[in-house]
Amino acid sequence: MRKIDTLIHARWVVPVEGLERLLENHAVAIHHGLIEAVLPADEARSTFEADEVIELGSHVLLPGLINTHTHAAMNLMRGIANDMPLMPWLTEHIWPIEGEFMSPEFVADGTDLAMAEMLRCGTTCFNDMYFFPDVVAERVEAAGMRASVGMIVIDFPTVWAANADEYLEKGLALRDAWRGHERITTVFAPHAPYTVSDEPLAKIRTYADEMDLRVHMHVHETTFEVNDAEQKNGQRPLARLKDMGLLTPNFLAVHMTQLSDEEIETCATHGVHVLHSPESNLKLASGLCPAQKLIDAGINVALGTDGAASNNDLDMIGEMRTAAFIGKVAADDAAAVSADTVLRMATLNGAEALGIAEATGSITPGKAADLCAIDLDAIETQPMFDPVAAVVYNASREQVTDTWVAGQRLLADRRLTTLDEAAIRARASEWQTKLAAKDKDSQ
Ligand SMILES: CSC[C@H]1O[C@@H](n2cnc3c(O)ncnc32)[C@H](O)[C@@H]1O
Ligand SMILES: [Zn+2]
Repeated sequence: MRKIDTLIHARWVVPVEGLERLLENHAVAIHHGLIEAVLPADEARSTFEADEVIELGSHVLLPGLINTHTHAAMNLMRGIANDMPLMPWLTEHIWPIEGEFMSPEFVADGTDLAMAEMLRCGTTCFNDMYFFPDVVAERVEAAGMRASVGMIVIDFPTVWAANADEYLEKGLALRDAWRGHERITTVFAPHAPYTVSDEPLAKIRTYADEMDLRVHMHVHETTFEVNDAEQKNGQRPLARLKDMGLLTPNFLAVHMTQLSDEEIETCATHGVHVLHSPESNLKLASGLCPAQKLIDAGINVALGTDGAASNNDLDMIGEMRTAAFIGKVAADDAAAVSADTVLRMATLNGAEALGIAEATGSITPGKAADLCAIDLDAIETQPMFDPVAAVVYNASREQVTDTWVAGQRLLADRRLTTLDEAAIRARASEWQTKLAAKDKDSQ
């Protein structure tokens, strides 16, 4: 008998990568945070002696979900400005609030709230773009989650940095501080083509090439963005980014709702990853990202929620369903963006986009034990013919019972083990009072 830390028995296991699409009555063996083996339940019992044995008799075990685009601390602005398009939403509501309230405390409390919500829907890893990324990294470290933290750059001064050089300097210091961390990586995060000028973008390109780092950016989010750029610069934003040499396999383009066939081809040729955020695109009426067309062109498409101020949740299970439904309409084809495709977008494709697929994204021996368990015994998922279809088309995040990151059980039978739910709720309520006094529309 081999001694291991944990043995999880599940009615179904969906590894996402490998030969088997669906395994029934299997177990996942975990030792030192890594997946040691995935094997039939009986064989597992006779092979391993585990310190902890968990029986999930009516659950499906999936790789942890990867939210590839969010602004975690914006959870504190959930619901503050609704029913308006991107630019008025940003310039008349969100940026004024950020201008007044942004602080390390805001980011710490907002990130904790976001991580609590994410763990409760099976998310194990997120790609963040927000102020005080040093605080984000510290909160992630304390909570035990996995994250890719953005070295943000934007042309205007904020409480985080006064100018582009300071944003870059602070970003690079963050990278140095967290380099080699098992769960935390850093990526460049220039906000958008309309807020970052050529000079800092050229520096980012040089650094990203030299250090082989990802570049995470909102691109072609709305028709306004594209038309405005054409009018002001005589060029569409993607063409400018291409000319600047930014379109490489390190480039992560979020939104991408306005794309010509030629632009899709360019992205495919240059190995660009697309981070699809369908619910934010719908709520702000930004447009539809042609997900199936991108996939057919060979582009890696991953999934993200965007921040809770434009979604208004961080529910990756709901996001999968929306991505599947909207993907079918966009392609005018019910077979487009299938349940299996969308689950891959929410797991392995996310890991590939973030450059961490060697460590996570599928239930594969040797990878970290980043997992989530969903109980399919509920009325809402009965009868149950296919666990993958059930998760995508009719399960809800309330059915997520357990979430593990690197073998640590961060959600145990719906109880958060590293985050204090009551304290998080109390802090959110305090911020609500402060923010409501500023934003008249929210009262
Ligand atoms: C520089 S920190 C990130 C910055 O992005 C803003 N933001 C949030 N959601 C969106 C979106 O969908 N498009 C563009 N910008 C967005 C956020 O408020 C921060 O200021
Ligand atoms: Zn965003």
